[in-house]
Amino acid sequence: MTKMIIHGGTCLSGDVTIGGAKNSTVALIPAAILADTPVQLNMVPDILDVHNLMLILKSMNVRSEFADGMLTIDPTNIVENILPSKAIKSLRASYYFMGALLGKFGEATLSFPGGDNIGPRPIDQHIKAFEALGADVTNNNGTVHIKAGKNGLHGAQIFLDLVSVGATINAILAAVKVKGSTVIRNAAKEPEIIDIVTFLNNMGAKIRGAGTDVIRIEGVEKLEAKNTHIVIPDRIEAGTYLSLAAACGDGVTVHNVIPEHLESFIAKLLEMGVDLEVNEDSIFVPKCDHFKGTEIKTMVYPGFATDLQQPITPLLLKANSRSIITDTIYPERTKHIPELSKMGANIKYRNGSIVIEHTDKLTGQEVSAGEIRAGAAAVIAGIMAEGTTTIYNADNILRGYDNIVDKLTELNADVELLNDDM
Ligand SMILES: CC(=O)N[C@H]1[C@@H](OP(=O)(O)OP(=O)(O)OC[C@H]2O[C@@H](n3ccc(=O)[nH]c3=O)[C@H](O)[C@@H]2O)O[C@H](CO)[C@@H](O)[C@@H]1O
Ligand SMILES: C=C(OP(=O)(O)O)C(=O)O
Repeated sequence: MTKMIIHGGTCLSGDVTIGGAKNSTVALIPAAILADTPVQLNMVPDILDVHNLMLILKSMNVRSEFADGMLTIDPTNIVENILPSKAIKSLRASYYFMGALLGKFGEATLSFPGGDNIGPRPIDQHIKAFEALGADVTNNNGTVHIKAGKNGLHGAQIFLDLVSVGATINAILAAVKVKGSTVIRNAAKEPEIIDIVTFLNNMGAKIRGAGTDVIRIEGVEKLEAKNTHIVIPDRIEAGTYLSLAAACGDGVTVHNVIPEHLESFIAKLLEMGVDLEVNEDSIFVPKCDHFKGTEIKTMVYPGFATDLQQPITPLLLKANSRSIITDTIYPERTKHIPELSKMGANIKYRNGSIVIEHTDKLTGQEVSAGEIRAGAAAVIAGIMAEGTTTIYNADNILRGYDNIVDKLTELNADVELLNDDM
C-alpha cells in the first residue's frame, strides 16, 4: 500500500491536462477481447485499474503493451482460462469480462468484482440481461458462472429495472456478436457508454441509440479494428481539478475537457459564485474568495455525478452558508466524513444527507482514502489545510487519478507518494 504526504497551504496556479476517462477505459479493455484483430487505444490514463486489467488479459493469453498513453491489445490468441481473482477483486470493472467472455466464448466464470466500497453494489441487472440473452447464471460462494443455455444465445428485449452504467455496457458486450436483434430499454446515457459504442461500431458493430435510453443492437459476426480509438476525457478527474482550483487556486486552467459532459457540475459551481470561464475544450478557474453554499442531489447522467459529490465537498466547506448533499445513487457513500472531520471540517451525516457548514480552517492529519473519491476529497482538503496530511490507502486514489503527483506538483502543490512501510 502507498501513502500520500501533502504539505498544505499552498496556492495553486497554472495548467493541468485531464487524461482519458477511467470509466471508459475500464470497459474498452474488456471490450477489446471481442475483436478479431489487435486493437489500439490512445489517451489511456496511467491508473492502477488499467494495470490490473492488463494482468487479467495476460491470464487469457492476450498480449497488451502500454506506453505514453497508447495501449495495444492483441486478443487473436485468446484462450479461456481461470481469471486471477486478486486482480478481479481489485476493481469494479472486471465485471465487464462477464459480458465480453459470454459474447466471445458463450461462457464466463469470474469471482465477484471488487471496486470502491461505497455501499451495496448488486449486479442483478447484469444477470437479468445475460439471462434475457439466453444464458444460465449461477453464483457459487462468490464465483459467478454464466453459460449459454441449451438453445444458445439470441437477440432479446431487455428492460433494465433501474438505470445502471455497468449493466448497460455488459448487455452491449454480451449482445454485440449475438445473432439477431437486441433492444436495451431504460439504458444508462453516460458519455462513457457512447465511447464504448463508438469503439465497437468503428470495428463493425451495429449499435444505435447510445446516449439515449433505448439502445438497439443487430448482432455481427466479426469485429475488426481499423483505427486507433481515442478515449474521451475523464469528466470526473476534470471535476476534481475544477473543485481543487476553486478551493485553493489563484488562476488555474483545466485542459482537455468536454464541458458538455460536466454541465450539471459547472452549473453548480456557477450557482455558488465560482466565476468559471468555460471555453471549447478548457475551463479557466479564477481566484475565488466568496461563494455561497448549495444543495446537491446526485442523479444518473446528465444529473450531478455521484463520483463528484466527495470531490466538491472540501470546496463547500469554504462557502459562507450551509450546503446539503444527498447521494441518491449511493446513499452510503460517506467514507470521507470521518476523515474530513478529523481535519476540522464541520460536516455531518444527518437523515440520509451530508450537511456541510462553513469551516474556517482545516489542519493536516493522518487520514485514510477509504475509496477513490473519498481519497480525492482528502487530497483537496490536505492542500487546503495548514500543516501536513498523510493519506493512507492512497492506492485507492491511484486506481483512477492519472499521474496525480506530477499534475499537482505542476500546479505548485507539495505532494509526494511513499511506500506505507517507510
Ligand atoms: C467502472 C464504472 O463505470 N463505475 C461507475 C459506474 O458503476 P456501476 O456501473 O457499478 O454503477 P451502476 O450505474 O450500475 O449503479 C447505479 C445504481 O444501481 C444499482 N444497481 C446497479 C446494478 C445492478 O445490477 N443492480 C443495482 O441495484 C447500484 O447499486 C447503484 O445504486 O457507475 C456509477 C454510477 O454512476 C459510478 O459511481 C461508478 O464510477
Ligand atoms: C465508484 C467508482 O469507481 P468503481 O466503479 O470503479 O469502483 C468511481 O470511479 O468513483
